[in-house]
Amino acid sequence: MFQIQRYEIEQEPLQDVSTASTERLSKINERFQLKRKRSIKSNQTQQVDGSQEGGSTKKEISRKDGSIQKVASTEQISKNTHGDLSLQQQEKITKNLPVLQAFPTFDRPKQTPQEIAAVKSLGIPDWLANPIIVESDSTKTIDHPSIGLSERSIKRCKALGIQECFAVQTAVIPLLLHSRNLSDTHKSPGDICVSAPTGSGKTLAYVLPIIDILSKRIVTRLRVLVILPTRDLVVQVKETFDAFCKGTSLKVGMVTGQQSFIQEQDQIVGDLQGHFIGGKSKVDILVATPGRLIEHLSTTPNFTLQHLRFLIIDEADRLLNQSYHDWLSHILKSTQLQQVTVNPSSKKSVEIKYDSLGVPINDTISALMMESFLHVPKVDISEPKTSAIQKLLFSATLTRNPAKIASLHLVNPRYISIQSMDKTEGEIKYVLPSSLNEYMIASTSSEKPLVILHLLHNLHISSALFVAEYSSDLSQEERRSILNKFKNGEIQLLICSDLIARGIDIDRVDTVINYDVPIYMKKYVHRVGRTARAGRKGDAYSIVETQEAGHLDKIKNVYIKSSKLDPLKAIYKESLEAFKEYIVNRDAVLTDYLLPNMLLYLQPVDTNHYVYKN
Ligand SMILES: Nc1ncnc2c1ncn2[C@@H]1O[C@H](COP(=O)(O)OP(=O)(O)OP(=O)(O)O)[C@@H](O)[C@H]1O
Repeated sequence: MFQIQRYEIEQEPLQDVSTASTERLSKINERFQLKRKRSIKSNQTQQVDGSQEGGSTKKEISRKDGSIQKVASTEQISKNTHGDLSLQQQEKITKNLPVLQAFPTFDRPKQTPQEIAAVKSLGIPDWLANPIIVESDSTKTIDHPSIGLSERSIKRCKALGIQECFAVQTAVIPLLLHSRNLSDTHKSPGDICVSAPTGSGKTLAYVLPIIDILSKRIVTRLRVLVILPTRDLVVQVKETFDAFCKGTSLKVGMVTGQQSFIQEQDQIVGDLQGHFIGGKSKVDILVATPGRLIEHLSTTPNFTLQHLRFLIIDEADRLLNQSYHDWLSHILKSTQLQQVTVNPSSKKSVEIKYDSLGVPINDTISALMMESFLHVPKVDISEPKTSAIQKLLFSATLTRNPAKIASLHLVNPRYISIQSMDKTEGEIKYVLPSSLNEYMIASTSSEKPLVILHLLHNLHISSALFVAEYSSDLSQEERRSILNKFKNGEIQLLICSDLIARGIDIDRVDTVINYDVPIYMKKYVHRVGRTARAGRKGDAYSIVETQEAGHLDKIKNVYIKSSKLDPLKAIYKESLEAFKEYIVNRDAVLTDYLLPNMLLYLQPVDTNHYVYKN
């Protein structure tokens, strides 16, 4: 299932590269490595849960996407001569390799029974320790009766080319559809945590059932809140809702800070002047980043979460690492119903109406109003007031940190894992898409740019994400335009940071290149998960300086003759000279911009390229 393929370049000194340039480059690289090591150290200090989480929250928030380069279709040199080696040749290569250690460990460290017991005593609940395992090949046709989607949704799916439900959808859609109707304002059917590989279809697993459940509503109220860590993801999920809501009267909004605050207020609430006891909403579904949502909760008149039925936390592990204004507890607090004092004489009776299936349709009134203002059957008010909300958590790499899980105040939770847990207790594996091929290229740091150049010439890449651990500042608008250009093929190579490497769904990405391998496996999973989505094929290349010896037995060696690199050395030399000039002229700290700029100079002269940066 998981295989890393070694893509090795014969070690040979680059004698024709100017010594001065090489020295300069080495120094920059040293600084970059030093910075990286410091970052590893600080991450390790901050890591508390043993979940291989990478990157401190502060660090990730402050980053924006990296530079972008457009590479016009370069003259494609014929595909390189990958080929299996004889056992003897492989052994020879293996022996000559240095002892390496840069690739992240795929498995979490094995725990002894004592360690497992100790972790359990810290509070990992049974439901989290024992997930409901669903095989990744458990697919069903979209109109299968056990899925239970409405005729309208089935038609819409088919119109959009969706014929069958992926495993995560097969598991989650019926759970949501069969356990919920909108009128039930007092009982949660139980919260659901879902862990499924990247690109496995988690978004539709909640979008489809929620649209079916909500389409019975009469009055527009904010009933669904989807929280995502970045603006780009908010836009993506909003677009998915819009596409599948077609044919219903449901309204979807988003708040991200992309528009002015007033514009957002107008779109989600409208009436800011009057005071409405049950709040006001122009949308049924709101997709939001946590920061902007908190701002609206604090300042937008009549904006309320009192009517909320579903709280969806997508990319949950990353969001739970963000502590911006204590967003989670703020949201949970806002969903609680506060008893209001109402003059009993003003109470009036309400006629409960039912739809054709016998489901009460008085869902338009919040539980607060039902209890306080109208003559409705008495309910158990001693129940926790947040229980009417069903929380749904989704991630490819769900946290097992007891403290973070506890902060969600989950009610009767279930944990669905799409083949992500080894049967052996305490040994958890992240699952990568089965259609993903992984390659590893051993290289010294000074030769990395040369390796990249070689890859660009030889891989016939039509769309590649080039992920490196640094960033550049781009405005949201620039980012959006770049992403769109990448989506429609105007840009073939996107150099980016980890910000984009999460959740973004671009179906045409056929290759991901890790310039540096991330320190933590979790990050690696999300990065390479930008390709091989929805069952399509994809390749991930990681350039490593060193490689753990213990990994070698799993790695398929691929050998490239050094003569394949020779034609590139002249360009490399030229590039280094040009780059040297660039460094001198800029007189800047360039570690963050090193790679994009190097690539700019590494392009053959006749190519069309753009570098987007400040
Ligand atoms: N049943 C299906 N049939 C065909 N395509 C599907 C189906 N479900 C989802 N897809 C497509 O698969 C792609 C990946 O889906 P999605 O973005 O939901 O993945 P994900 O599991 O959320 O990944 P990540 O963890 O990386 O965010 C999307 O382009 C989506 O339209």
